[in-house]
Amino acid sequence: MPHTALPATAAFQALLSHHAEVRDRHMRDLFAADPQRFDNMTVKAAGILLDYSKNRVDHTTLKLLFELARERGVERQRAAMFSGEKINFTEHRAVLHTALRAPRGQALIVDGQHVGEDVHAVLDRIHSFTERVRESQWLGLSGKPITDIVNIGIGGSHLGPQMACTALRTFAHPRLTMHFVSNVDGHDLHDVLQRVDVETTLFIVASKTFTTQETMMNAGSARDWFLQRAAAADLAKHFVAVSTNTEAVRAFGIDTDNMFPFWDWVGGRYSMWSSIGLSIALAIGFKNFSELLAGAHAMDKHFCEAPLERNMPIIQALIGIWNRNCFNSESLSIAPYHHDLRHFPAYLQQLEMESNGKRITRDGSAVGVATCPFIWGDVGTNGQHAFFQLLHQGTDITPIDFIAVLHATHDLPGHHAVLLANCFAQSEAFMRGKQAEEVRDDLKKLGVDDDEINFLLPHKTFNGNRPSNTLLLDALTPATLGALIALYEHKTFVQGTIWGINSFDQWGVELGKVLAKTIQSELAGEAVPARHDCSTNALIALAKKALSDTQD
Ligand SMILES: O=P(O)(O)OC[C@H]1O[C@](O)(CO)[C@@H](O)[C@@H]1O
Repeated sequence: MPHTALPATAAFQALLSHHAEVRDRHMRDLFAADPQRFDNMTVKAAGILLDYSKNRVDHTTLKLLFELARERGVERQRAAMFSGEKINFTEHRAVLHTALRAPRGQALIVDGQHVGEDVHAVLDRIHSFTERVRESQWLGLSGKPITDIVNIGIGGSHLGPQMACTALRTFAHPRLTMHFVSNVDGHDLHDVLQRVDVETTLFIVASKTFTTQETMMNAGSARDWFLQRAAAADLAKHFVAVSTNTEAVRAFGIDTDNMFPFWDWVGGRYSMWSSIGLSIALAIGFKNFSELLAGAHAMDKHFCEAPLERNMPIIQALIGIWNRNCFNSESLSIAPYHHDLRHFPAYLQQLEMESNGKRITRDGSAVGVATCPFIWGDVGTNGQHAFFQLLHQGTDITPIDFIAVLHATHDLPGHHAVLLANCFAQSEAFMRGKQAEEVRDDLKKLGVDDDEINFLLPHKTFNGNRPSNTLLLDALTPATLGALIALYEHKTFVQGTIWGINSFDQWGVELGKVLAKTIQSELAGEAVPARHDCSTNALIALAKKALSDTQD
Protein backbone atom coordinates (compact mmCIF):
# COMPACT_ATOMS: atom_id res chain seq x y z
CA MET A 1 0.00 0.00 0.00
CA PRO A 2 1.54 3.40 -0.92
CA HIS A 3 2.64 5.37 2.05
CA THR A 4 3.04 9.13 2.33
CA ALA A 5 6.46 9.89 3.77
CA LEU A 6 6.40 12.33 6.68
CA PRO A 7 8.06 15.24 4.78
CA ALA A 8 5.31 15.09 2.16
CA THR A 9 2.50 15.70 4.62
CA ALA A 10 0.81 19.07 5.03
CA ALA A 11 0.91 18.82 8.82
CA PHE A 12 4.67 18.27 8.91
CA GLN A 13 5.29 21.12 6.48
CA ALA A 14 3.15 23.39 8.66
CA LEU A 15 5.17 22.32 11.68
CA LEU A 16 8.46 23.11 9.90
CA SER A 17 7.23 26.59 8.93
CA HIS A 18 6.17 27.24 12.49
CA HIS A 19 9.55 26.01 13.73
CA ALA A 20 11.36 28.44 11.43
CA GLU A 21 9.40 31.26 13.06
CA VAL A 22 9.82 30.30 16.69
CA ARG A 23 13.08 28.37 16.96
CA ASP A 24 15.05 31.21 18.54
CA ARG A 25 12.51 31.96 21.22
CA HIS A 26 13.71 31.39 24.80
CA MET A 27 11.67 29.34 27.26
CA ARG A 28 12.33 32.01 29.90
CA ASP A 29 10.12 34.32 27.86
CA LEU A 30 7.45 31.69 27.39
CA PHE A 31 7.30 31.21 31.15
CA ALA A 32 7.24 34.96 31.74
CA ALA A 33 4.35 35.34 29.30
CA ASP A 34 2.22 32.63 30.86
CA PRO A 35 2.15 32.26 34.65
CA GLN A 36 -0.24 29.30 34.18
CA ARG A 37 2.22 27.47 31.96
CA PHE A 38 2.65 24.60 34.45
CA ASP A 39 -1.12 24.11 34.76
CA ASN A 40 -1.57 24.34 31.02
CA MET A 41 1.22 21.92 30.24
CA THR A 42 0.82 19.10 32.70
CA VAL A 43 -1.24 15.98 32.36
CA LYS A 44 -1.97 13.27 34.91
CA ALA A 45 -2.76 9.61 34.31
CA ALA A 46 -2.43 6.30 36.15
CA GLY A 47 -0.50 7.80 39.09
CA ILE A 48 1.95 9.78 36.92
CA LEU A 49 2.17 13.49 36.31
CA LEU A 50 3.90 14.67 33.15
CA ASP A 51 5.13 18.27 33.21
CA TYR A 52 6.07 19.19 29.64
CA SER A 53 6.15 22.94 30.22
CA LYS A 54 9.97 23.07 30.01
CA ASN A 55 9.93 22.44 26.27
CA ARG A 56 10.27 24.95 23.45
CA VAL A 57 6.56 24.78 22.65
CA ASP A 58 3.56 27.07 22.78
CA HIS A 59 -0.12 26.65 22.11
CA THR A 60 0.37 26.82 18.32
CA THR A 61 3.17 24.25 18.39
CA LEU A 62 0.97 21.83 20.28
CA LYS A 63 -1.96 22.41 17.95
CA LEU A 64 0.23 21.63 14.93
CA LEU A 65 1.63 18.54 16.63
CA PHE A 66 -1.86 17.21 17.37
CA GLU A 67 -2.80 17.84 13.75
CA LEU A 68 0.26 15.85 12.73
CA ALA A 69 -0.83 12.93 14.95
CA ARG A 70 -4.27 13.02 13.34
CA GLU A 71 -2.93 13.22 9.81
CA ARG A 72 -0.58 10.29 10.46
CA GLY A 73 -3.48 8.11 11.62
CA VAL A 74 -2.31 7.59 15.20
CA GLU A 75 -5.86 6.92 16.40
CA ARG A 76 -6.53 4.44 13.61
CA GLN A 77 -3.25 2.58 14.24
CA ARG A 78 -3.92 2.52 17.97
CA ALA A 79 -7.29 0.84 17.35
CA ALA A 80 -5.59 -1.60 14.97
CA MET A 81 -3.00 -2.56 17.57
CA PHE A 82 -5.48 -3.09 20.40
CA SER A 83 -7.84 -5.13 18.22
CA GLY A 84 -5.16 -7.59 17.13
CA GLU A 85 -4.63 -6.50 13.52
CA LYS A 86 -1.29 -7.71 12.15
CA ILE A 87 0.44 -4.35 12.38
CA ASN A 88 3.86 -6.02 12.56
CA PHE A 89 3.69 -6.11 8.79
CA THR A 90 7.10 -7.63 8.01
CA GLU A 91 6.49 -10.62 10.29
CA HIS A 92 2.71 -10.71 9.69
CA ARG A 93 2.00 -10.70 13.40
CA ALA A 94 -0.43 -9.04 15.73
CA VAL A 95 1.05 -6.86 18.49
CA LEU A 96 -0.85 -7.57 21.65
CA HIS A 97 1.25 -6.92 24.73
CA THR A 98 -1.71 -4.82 25.90
CA ALA A 99 -3.83 -8.02 26.02
CA LEU A 100 -1.38 -9.45 28.58
CA ARG A 101 -2.47 -6.88 31.15
CA ALA A 102 -6.17 -6.67 30.37
CA PRO A 103 -8.47 -7.89 33.14
CA ARG A 104 -10.01 -11.35 32.92
CA GLY A 105 -12.96 -11.55 30.55
CA GLN A 106 -11.68 -9.52 27.58
CA ALA A 107 -13.25 -10.75 24.37
CA LEU A 108 -10.48 -10.81 21.81
CA ILE A 109 -10.03 -13.55 19.25
CA VAL A 110 -6.93 -13.64 17.04
CA ASP A 111 -6.45 -16.38 14.46
CA GLY A 112 -9.24 -18.34 16.11
CA GLN A 113 -7.57 -18.22 19.52
CA HIS A 114 -9.34 -16.67 22.50
CA VAL A 115 -6.48 -14.42 23.62
CA GLY A 116 -7.92 -13.42 27.02
CA GLU A 117 -8.55 -17.02 28.06
CA ASP A 118 -5.05 -18.10 27.02
CA VAL A 119 -3.45 -15.19 28.88
CA HIS A 120 -5.31 -15.84 32.11
CA ALA A 121 -4.74 -19.59 31.98
CA VAL A 122 -0.97 -18.92 31.96
CA LEU A 123 -1.31 -16.24 34.64
CA ASP A 124 -3.10 -18.81 36.82
CA ARG A 125 -0.18 -21.20 36.39
CA ILE A 126 2.28 -18.44 37.23
CA HIS A 127 0.20 -17.67 40.30
CA SER A 128 0.25 -21.20 41.67
CA PHE A 129 3.92 -21.85 40.81
CA THR A 130 5.17 -18.61 42.35
CA GLU A 131 3.13 -19.21 45.53
CA ARG A 132 4.64 -22.67 45.89
CA VAL A 133 8.17 -21.33 45.58
CA ARG A 134 7.54 -18.38 47.87
CA GLU A 135 5.66 -20.46 50.48
CA SER A 136 8.47 -23.07 50.61
CA GLN A 137 6.28 -25.76 49.05
CA TRP A 138 8.44 -26.10 45.95
CA LEU A 139 11.60 -27.70 47.30
CA GLY A 140 15.04 -28.32 45.88
CA LEU A 141 16.79 -31.67 45.48
CA SER A 142 17.54 -32.09 49.19
CA GLY A 143 14.16 -30.86 50.42
CA LYS A 144 15.25 -27.29 51.16
CA PRO A 145 13.27 -24.23 49.98
CA ILE A 146 14.55 -22.18 47.05
CA THR A 147 16.74 -19.23 48.07
CA ASP A 148 18.21 -18.07 44.75
CA ILE A 149 16.61 -17.55 41.38
CA VAL A 150 18.77 -17.19 38.28
CA ASN A 151 17.02 -15.74 35.22
CA ILE A 152 18.96 -16.65 32.10
CA GLY A 153 17.85 -14.57 29.10
CA ILE A 154 18.91 -11.60 27.00
CA GLY A 155 17.29 -8.51 25.45
CA GLY A 156 13.59 -8.50 26.22
CA SER A 157 13.96 -11.75 28.15
CA HIS A 158 16.34 -10.02 30.56
CA LEU A 159 16.08 -6.24 30.64
CA GLY A 160 12.45 -5.98 31.77
CA PRO A 161 12.69 -8.61 34.53
CA GLN A 162 15.98 -7.21 35.84
CA MET A 163 14.76 -3.60 35.71
CA ALA A 164 11.45 -4.40 37.43
CA CYS A 165 12.98 -6.64 40.13
CA THR A 166 15.46 -3.87 40.96
CA ALA A 167 12.82 -1.14 40.89
CA LEU A 168 10.49 -3.11 43.16
CA ARG A 169 13.09 -4.63 45.47
CA THR A 170 11.31 -3.23 48.53
CA PHE A 171 8.36 -5.52 47.67
CA ALA A 172 10.57 -8.59 47.28
CA HIS A 173 10.43 -11.82 49.26
CA PRO A 174 13.18 -11.66 51.91
CA ARG A 175 14.35 -15.24 51.34
CA LEU A 176 14.75 -14.95 47.58
CA THR A 177 17.84 -13.46 45.95
CA MET A 178 17.40 -12.67 42.28
CA HIS A 179 20.26 -13.06 39.80
CA PHE A 180 20.24 -12.16 36.11
CA VAL A 181 22.60 -13.69 33.59
CA SER A 182 22.48 -12.39 30.04
CA ASN A 183 25.94 -11.97 28.55
CA VAL A 184 27.56 -14.78 26.58
CA ASP A 185 30.76 -13.63 28.28
CA GLY A 186 31.32 -16.49 30.73
CA HIS A 187 32.33 -14.02 33.44
CA ASP A 188 28.65 -13.23 33.86
CA LEU A 189 27.41 -16.78 34.57
CA HIS A 190 30.61 -17.74 36.38
CA ASP A 191 30.17 -14.92 38.86
CA VAL A 192 26.60 -15.99 39.67
CA LEU A 193 27.40 -19.71 39.91
CA GLN A 194 30.05 -18.94 42.50
CA ARG A 195 27.43 -17.33 44.69
CA VAL A 196 24.63 -19.91 44.58
CA ASP A 197 24.05 -23.33 46.09
CA VAL A 198 22.94 -26.16 43.82
CA GLU A 199 20.47 -27.43 46.44
CA THR A 200 18.49 -24.19 46.67
CA THR A 201 18.77 -22.53 43.27
CA LEU A 202 16.08 -22.31 40.63
CA PHE A 203 17.12 -21.51 37.06
CA ILE A 204 14.63 -19.85 34.71
CA VAL A 205 15.65 -20.19 31.08
CA ALA A 206 13.80 -17.29 29.46
CA SER A 207 13.80 -17.10 25.68
CA LYS A 208 10.95 -16.45 23.31
CA THR A 209 12.62 -18.44 20.54
CA PHE A 210 14.73 -20.77 22.70
CA THR A 211 17.41 -20.49 20.02
CA THR A 212 19.22 -17.30 21.03
CA GLN A 213 22.92 -18.10 21.13
CA GLU A 214 23.76 -16.30 24.38
CA THR A 215 20.86 -17.75 26.32
CA MET A 216 21.28 -21.28 25.04
CA MET A 217 24.99 -21.23 25.80
CA ASN A 218 24.45 -19.90 29.32
CA ALA A 219 21.58 -22.33 29.93
CA GLY A 220 23.72 -25.24 28.68
CA SER A 221 26.61 -24.27 30.96
CA ALA A 222 24.24 -23.84 33.92
CA ARG A 223 22.80 -27.29 33.22
CA ASP A 224 26.35 -28.78 33.02
CA TRP A 225 27.23 -27.10 36.33
CA PHE A 226 24.07 -28.55 37.87
CA LEU A 227 24.66 -32.07 36.55
CA GLN A 228 28.21 -32.06 37.91
CA ARG A 229 26.68 -31.66 41.36
CA ALA A 230 23.30 -33.38 41.14
CA ALA A 231 21.45 -36.18 39.40
CA ALA A 232 19.60 -35.70 36.11
CA ALA A 233 16.38 -36.70 37.89
CA ASP A 234 16.69 -33.54 40.03
CA LEU A 235 16.75 -31.22 37.03
CA ALA A 236 12.97 -30.78 37.06
CA LYS A 237 13.11 -29.26 40.55
CA HIS A 238 15.69 -26.66 39.48
CA PHE A 239 15.07 -25.71 35.84
CA VAL A 240 11.97 -24.09 34.40
CA ALA A 241 11.54 -22.50 30.98
CA VAL A 242 9.67 -19.53 29.60
CA SER A 243 9.23 -19.70 25.86
CA THR A 244 7.00 -19.94 22.80
CA ASN A 245 9.02 -22.94 21.52
CA THR A 246 7.83 -26.14 23.22
CA GLU A 247 9.91 -28.46 21.05
CA ALA A 248 13.18 -26.67 21.82
CA VAL A 249 12.38 -26.61 25.55
CA ARG A 250 11.79 -30.36 25.50
CA ALA A 251 14.97 -30.96 23.48
CA PHE A 252 16.95 -28.98 26.04
CA GLY A 253 15.75 -31.36 28.74
CA ILE A 254 13.27 -29.20 30.60
CA ASP A 255 10.02 -30.93 31.49
CA THR A 256 7.27 -29.13 29.51
CA ASP A 257 5.15 -29.23 32.68
CA ASN A 258 7.74 -26.73 33.91
CA MET A 259 7.37 -24.52 30.87
CA PHE A 260 5.42 -21.27 30.94
CA PRO A 261 4.33 -20.39 27.42
CA PHE A 262 3.59 -17.16 25.63
CA TRP A 263 2.77 -16.28 22.04
CA ASP A 264 4.28 -14.92 18.84
CA TRP A 265 2.12 -11.78 19.11
CA VAL A 266 4.27 -10.70 22.10
CA GLY A 267 7.40 -8.87 20.95
CA GLY A 268 10.55 -9.61 22.95
CA ARG A 269 10.94 -6.04 24.21
CA TYR A 270 7.24 -5.93 25.15
CA SER A 271 7.25 -9.29 26.92
CA MET A 272 7.80 -8.60 30.62
CA TRP A 273 4.00 -8.74 31.09
CA SER A 274 3.93 -12.31 29.82
CA SER A 275 5.48 -15.34 31.49
CA ILE A 276 8.83 -13.63 30.78
CA GLY A 277 7.85 -11.77 33.96
CA LEU A 278 8.02 -15.03 35.95
CA SER A 279 11.09 -13.84 37.85
CA ILE A 280 9.28 -10.61 38.73
CA ALA A 281 6.26 -12.54 40.04
CA LEU A 282 8.57 -14.79 42.05
CA ALA A 283 10.35 -11.83 43.59
CA ILE A 284 7.39 -9.58 44.44
CA GLY A 285 4.57 -12.14 44.61
CA PHE A 286 1.63 -12.63 42.30
CA LYS A 287 -0.54 -9.96 43.94
CA ASN A 288 2.09 -7.30 43.30
CA PHE A 289 2.75 -8.67 39.82
CA SER A 290 -1.00 -8.29 39.14
CA GLU A 291 -0.73 -4.67 40.29
CA LEU A 292 2.13 -4.11 37.86
CA LEU A 293 -0.16 -5.40 35.10
CA ALA A 294 -3.05 -3.29 36.40
CA GLY A 295 -0.90 -0.15 36.37
CA ALA A 296 0.05 -0.81 32.76
CA HIS A 297 -3.59 -1.47 31.93
CA ALA A 298 -4.59 1.86 33.51
CA MET A 299 -2.14 3.57 31.14
CA ASP A 300 -3.55 1.53 28.22
CA LYS A 301 -7.04 2.78 29.06
CA HIS A 302 -5.83 6.35 29.30
CA PHE A 303 -4.01 5.99 25.97
CA CYS A 304 -7.16 4.64 24.30
CA GLU A 305 -9.69 6.97 25.88
CA ALA A 306 -8.14 10.37 26.61
CA PRO A 307 -8.48 13.03 23.89
CA LEU A 308 -5.22 13.62 22.05
CA GLU A 309 -4.77 17.00 23.79
CA ARG A 310 -4.80 15.29 27.23
CA ASN A 311 -3.18 12.02 26.22
CA MET A 312 0.14 11.49 27.99
CA PRO A 313 1.84 9.00 25.64
CA ILE A 314 0.73 11.03 22.62
CA ILE A 315 1.99 14.31 24.11
CA GLN A 316 5.30 12.75 25.11
CA ALA A 317 5.70 11.25 21.63
CA LEU A 318 4.88 14.53 19.89
CA ILE A 319 7.31 16.53 22.02
CA GLY A 320 9.93 13.94 21.02
CA ILE A 321 9.07 14.39 17.32
CA TRP A 322 9.35 18.19 17.72
CA ASN A 323 12.80 17.85 19.29
CA ARG A 324 14.04 15.19 16.88
CA ASN A 325 12.62 16.33 13.56
CA CYS A 326 12.50 20.10 13.98
CA PHE A 327 15.39 20.81 16.36
CA ASN A 328 17.47 17.80 15.18
CA SER A 329 18.18 16.49 18.69
CA GLU A 330 20.18 13.34 18.19
CA SER A 331 19.70 11.82 21.59
CA LEU A 332 17.37 11.70 24.56
CA SER A 333 18.82 11.40 28.03
CA ILE A 334 16.86 9.52 30.69
CA ALA A 335 17.52 10.73 34.23
CA PRO A 336 15.65 8.76 36.88
CA TYR A 337 16.04 10.40 40.29
CA HIS A 338 15.51 7.12 42.10
CA HIS A 339 18.32 4.66 42.63
CA ASP A 340 16.02 1.66 42.19
CA LEU A 341 15.28 2.84 38.64
CA ARG A 342 18.94 2.55 37.69
CA HIS A 343 18.23 -0.09 35.02
CA PHE A 344 15.44 1.96 33.47
CA PRO A 345 17.63 3.77 30.88
CA ALA A 346 18.98 0.42 29.62
CA TYR A 347 15.45 -0.96 29.46
CA LEU A 348 14.33 2.03 27.39
CA GLN A 349 17.33 1.67 25.11
CA GLN A 350 16.00 -1.64 23.86
CA LEU A 351 12.37 -0.53 23.90
CA GLU A 352 12.89 2.61 21.84
CA MET A 353 16.01 1.91 19.80
CA GLU A 354 15.15 -1.67 18.81
CA SER A 355 11.60 -0.54 18.01
CA ASN A 356 12.26 2.68 16.14
CA GLY A 357 15.86 2.36 14.93
CA LYS A 358 14.51 1.98 11.39
CA ARG A 359 14.75 3.90 8.11
CA ILE A 360 12.20 2.23 5.83
CA THR A 361 8.45 2.78 5.81
CA ARG A 362 5.76 0.21 5.26
CA ASP A 363 5.84 0.53 1.45
CA GLY A 364 9.61 0.01 1.33
CA SER A 365 10.55 3.64 0.76
CA ALA A 366 12.89 5.76 2.90
CA VAL A 367 11.41 7.56 5.93
CA GLY A 368 12.84 10.88 4.74
CA VAL A 369 13.47 12.26 8.24
CA ALA A 370 15.53 11.21 11.24
CA THR A 371 13.92 8.51 13.40
CA CYS A 372 14.72 7.25 16.90
CA PRO A 373 17.23 9.34 18.86
CA PHE A 374 19.93 7.58 20.87
CA ILE A 375 18.55 6.78 24.30
CA TRP A 376 20.98 6.85 27.20
CA GLY A 377 21.27 8.04 30.77
CA ASP A 378 21.95 7.27 34.39
CA VAL A 379 20.41 7.95 37.76
CA GLY A 380 20.47 11.36 39.35
CA THR A 381 22.45 12.54 41.08
CA ASN A 382 25.28 10.33 39.75
CA GLY A 383 24.84 11.62 36.21
CA GLN A 384 25.25 15.20 37.42
CA HIS A 385 28.87 14.43 38.28
CA ALA A 386 29.57 12.62 35.05
CA PHE A 387 27.91 13.93 31.88
CA PHE A 388 25.65 16.80 32.95
CA GLN A 389 28.41 19.30 32.15
CA LEU A 390 27.95 18.49 28.47
CA LEU A 391 24.18 18.71 28.82
CA HIS A 392 24.50 22.21 30.32
CA GLN A 393 27.19 23.73 28.14
CA GLY A 394 28.05 21.30 25.34
CA THR A 395 27.50 22.15 21.70
CA ASP A 396 24.61 19.69 21.29
CA ILE A 397 21.24 20.27 22.87
CA THR A 398 20.00 17.02 24.39
CA PRO A 399 16.44 16.78 25.69
CA ILE A 400 16.11 15.06 29.05
CA ASP A 401 13.37 13.06 30.73
CA PHE A 402 13.62 13.60 34.49
CA ILE A 403 11.78 10.91 36.44
CA ALA A 404 11.22 11.67 40.12
CA VAL A 405 9.32 9.92 42.89
CA LEU A 406 7.72 12.04 45.60
CA HIS A 407 7.80 9.51 48.44
CA ALA A 408 10.86 7.48 49.35
CA THR A 409 10.77 3.98 50.83
CA HIS A 410 13.72 4.51 53.17
CA ASP A 411 13.74 6.52 56.39
CA LEU A 412 17.17 8.14 56.21
CA PRO A 413 16.56 11.76 57.18
CA GLY A 414 17.23 14.48 54.63
CA HIS A 415 18.28 12.38 51.64
CA HIS A 416 15.05 12.49 49.71
CA ALA A 417 14.63 16.25 49.96
CA VAL A 418 18.19 16.74 48.69
CA LEU A 419 17.56 14.30 45.84
CA LEU A 420 14.36 16.05 44.72
CA ALA A 421 15.96 19.47 45.12
CA ASN A 422 18.71 18.40 42.75
CA CYS A 423 16.24 17.08 40.22
CA PHE A 424 14.13 20.23 40.13
CA ALA A 425 17.18 22.52 40.22
CA GLN A 426 18.62 20.77 37.18
CA SER A 427 15.50 21.06 35.07
CA GLU A 428 15.16 24.71 36.07
CA ALA A 429 18.79 25.41 35.18
CA PHE A 430 18.46 23.69 31.81
CA MET A 431 15.44 25.83 31.06
CA ARG A 432 16.58 29.21 32.45
CA GLY A 433 20.33 29.05 32.01
CA LYS A 434 22.36 31.78 33.65
CA GLN A 435 22.68 35.09 31.88
CA ALA A 436 25.86 37.16 31.74
CA GLU A 437 24.40 39.83 34.02
CA GLU A 438 23.52 37.27 36.70
CA VAL A 439 27.05 35.86 36.51
CA ARG A 440 28.55 39.36 36.75
CA ASP A 441 26.45 40.20 39.83
CA ASP A 442 27.41 36.95 41.56
CA LEU A 443 31.12 37.48 40.92
CA LYS A 444 30.94 41.11 42.05
CA LYS A 445 29.38 40.03 45.33
CA LEU A 446 32.32 37.68 45.81
CA GLY A 447 34.70 40.64 45.33
CA VAL A 448 36.19 39.44 42.03
CA ASP A 449 37.84 42.27 40.08
CA ASP A 450 36.49 43.44 36.69
CA ASP A 451 39.29 41.94 34.56
CA GLU A 452 38.79 38.55 36.09
CA ILE A 453 35.01 38.90 35.72
CA ASN A 454 35.33 39.68 32.01
CA PHE A 455 37.66 36.75 31.58
CA LEU A 456 35.33 34.31 33.38
CA LEU A 457 32.04 35.59 32.01
CA PRO A 458 31.73 33.49 28.82
CA HIS A 459 32.75 30.35 30.69
CA LYS A 460 30.24 30.82 33.48
CA THR A 461 27.32 31.90 31.28
CA PHE A 462 24.67 29.32 30.39
CA ASN A 463 22.31 29.93 27.51
CA GLY A 464 19.70 27.56 28.91
CA ASN A 465 16.66 26.93 26.68
CA ARG A 466 17.48 23.21 26.97
CA PRO A 467 14.30 21.15 26.97
CA SER A 468 13.15 18.55 29.46
CA ASN A 469 10.09 16.65 30.61
CA THR A 470 9.52 15.88 34.27
CA LEU A 471 7.63 12.74 35.17
CA LEU A 472 6.48 12.65 38.77
CA LEU A 473 5.36 9.47 40.47
CA ASP A 474 3.75 9.64 43.87
CA ALA A 475 5.63 6.50 44.94
CA LEU A 476 7.50 3.73 43.18
CA THR A 477 4.99 0.87 43.39
CA PRO A 478 4.15 -2.04 41.10
CA ALA A 479 1.21 -0.04 39.74
CA THR A 480 3.12 3.17 39.00
CA LEU A 481 6.04 1.24 37.52
CA GLY A 482 3.61 -0.62 35.25
CA ALA A 483 2.08 2.66 34.14
CA LEU A 484 5.49 4.24 33.54
CA ILE A 485 6.67 1.39 31.30
CA ALA A 486 3.38 1.33 29.39
CA LEU A 487 3.68 5.09 28.90
CA TYR A 488 7.04 4.67 27.15
CA GLU A 489 5.74 1.69 25.15
CA HIS A 490 2.90 3.77 23.76
CA LYS A 491 5.11 6.80 23.22
CA THR A 492 7.40 4.56 21.14
CA PHE A 493 4.42 3.22 19.18
CA VAL A 494 3.08 6.71 18.44
CA GLN A 495 6.46 7.91 17.18
CA GLY A 496 6.82 4.81 14.99
CA THR A 497 3.37 5.51 13.57
CA ILE A 498 4.27 9.11 12.78
CA TRP A 499 7.48 8.02 11.05
CA GLY A 500 5.54 5.28 9.22
CA ILE A 501 7.91 2.48 10.27
CA ASN A 502 7.34 -0.97 11.76
CA SER A 503 8.19 -0.62 15.47
CA PHE A 504 7.85 -4.35 16.04
CA ASP A 505 10.51 -6.11 13.97
CA GLN A 506 14.32 -6.08 14.44
CA TRP A 507 16.09 -7.25 11.29
CA GLY A 508 19.29 -5.44 12.23
CA VAL A 509 19.69 -7.54 15.36
CA GLU A 510 18.92 -10.71 13.42
CA LEU A 511 21.86 -9.87 11.12
CA GLY A 512 24.19 -9.64 14.12
CA LYS A 513 23.13 -13.09 15.21
CA VAL A 514 24.26 -14.55 11.86
CA LEU A 515 27.52 -12.60 11.47
CA ALA A 516 29.18 -13.89 14.64
CA LYS A 517 28.69 -17.50 13.55
CA THR A 518 31.23 -17.25 10.69
CA ILE A 519 34.02 -15.98 12.93
CA GLN A 520 32.99 -18.40 15.65
CA SER A 521 33.69 -21.36 13.38
CA GLU A 522 36.98 -19.78 12.27
CA LEU A 523 38.05 -19.38 15.89
CA ALA A 524 37.17 -23.01 16.50
CA GLY A 525 39.39 -23.90 13.55
CA GLU A 526 36.45 -25.55 11.81
CA ALA A 527 36.43 -23.33 8.78
CA VAL A 528 39.01 -21.98 6.35
CA PRO A 529 39.35 -18.33 7.43
CA ALA A 530 37.08 -16.18 5.34
CA ARG A 531 38.66 -13.28 3.53
CA HIS A 532 38.15 -10.50 6.05
CA ASP A 533 39.91 -7.17 6.08
CA CYS A 534 43.45 -7.20 7.50
CA SER A 535 42.28 -5.85 10.87
CA THR A 536 39.67 -8.56 11.39
CA ASN A 537 42.07 -11.28 10.16
CA ALA A 538 44.73 -10.15 12.63
CA LEU A 539 42.30 -9.95 15.53
CA ILE A 540 41.03 -13.45 14.77
CA ALA A 541 44.60 -14.77 14.68
CA LEU A 542 45.42 -13.18 18.05
CA ALA A 543 42.28 -14.58 19.64
CA LYS A 544 42.87 -18.01 18.14
CA LYS A 545 46.35 -18.10 19.66
CA ALA A 546 45.09 -16.93 23.06
CA LEU A 547 42.29 -19.50 23.04
CA SER A 548 44.64 -22.36 22.13
CA ASP A 549 47.18 -21.22 24.79
CA THR A 550 44.38 -21.36 27.38
CA GLN A 551 43.45 -24.87 26.31
CA ASP A 552 47.12 -26.12 26.56
O1 LIG B 1 13.80 -14.16 23.90
P1 LIG B 1 14.76 -14.51 22.82
O2 LIG B 1 14.12 -15.23 21.70
O3 LIG B 1 15.92 -15.28 23.40
O4 LIG B 1 15.32 -13.19 22.19
C1 LIG B 1 16.03 -12.25 22.97
C2 LIG B 1 16.10 -10.93 22.32
O5 LIG B 1 16.69 -11.03 21.04
C3 LIG B 1 16.08 -10.10 20.16
O6 LIG B 1 15.41 -10.81 19.15
C4 LIG B 1 17.08 -9.26 19.49
O7 LIG B 1 17.82 -8.57 20.44
C5 LIG B 1 15.14 -9.28 21.02
O8 LIG B 1 14.09 -8.74 20.33
C6 LIG B 1 14.76 -10.27 22.05
O9 LIG B 1 14.22 -9.64 23.18
